[in-house]
Amino acid sequence: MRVSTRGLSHHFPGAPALFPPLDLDLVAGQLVAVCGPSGCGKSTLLSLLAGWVTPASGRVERDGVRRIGWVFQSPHGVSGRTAIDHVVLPLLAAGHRRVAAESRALGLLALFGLDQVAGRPFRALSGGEAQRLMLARAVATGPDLLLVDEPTAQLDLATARSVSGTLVHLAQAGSVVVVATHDPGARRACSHVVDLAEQAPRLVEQPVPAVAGRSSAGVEGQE
Ligand SMILES: Nc1ncnc2c1ncn2[C@@H]1O[C@H](COP(=O)(O)OP(=O)(O)OP(=O)(O)O)[C@@H](O)[C@H]1O
Repeated sequence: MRVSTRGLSHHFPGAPALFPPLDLDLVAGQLVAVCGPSGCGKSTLLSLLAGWVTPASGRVERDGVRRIGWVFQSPHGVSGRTAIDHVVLPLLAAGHRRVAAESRALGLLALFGLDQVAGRPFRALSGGEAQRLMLARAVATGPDLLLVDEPTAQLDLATARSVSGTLVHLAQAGSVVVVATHDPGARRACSHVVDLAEQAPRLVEQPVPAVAGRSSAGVEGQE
């Protein structure tokens, strides 16, 4: 599985190009941080990779990508639905039986430290809980390409480390994971970095430190 860009750039009407043309080759197993100052186009690049925005110039090729997962910067859920419902529903929609879906959903909630709030309605979750729930939901159906906007912005240090660890495991299990982030800790956990503030941004490999994450159970072995 591979996501490639050639000469990819974008501008909104009447505005200059957000970043110089990008030639990127992202392959399964990579956890990629997209960095740069506010407004440089990190979220827009995620939308281009997903195919939600048509590029003003260049192209994106997704080879072997069947499922795309997305986690927005601000969590969006259904106010009256419980946390576990948010994970079970996409599993049911993907064809899982209810018992299997509930069991997998519980495993994922535990993975993200949400087992204690499984039965709580979305409106009663804290910002950090809601953000982690969105990750659990996005991971549930085993996306080949997972795009995550600021996954650690609302989290304390220990939880942010744990979430980064889970993203590492997800990439290692065979997904391409791309994270837009300002957080130096989240950036350090990534295997590669694209810094949009550079004159000629490119994919740079970096040494990956050991990350204290929760068990990868529930992330590996996706169908
Ligand atoms: N639909 C749109 N129409 C016009 N301008 C837009 C649109 N979406 C984003 N922009 C502008 O494009 C620029 C890049 O936005 P983007 O959200 O990609 O930046 P970012 O690097 O993710 O920012 P942040 O770190 O603050 O989240 C910003 O100036 C933003 O106002």
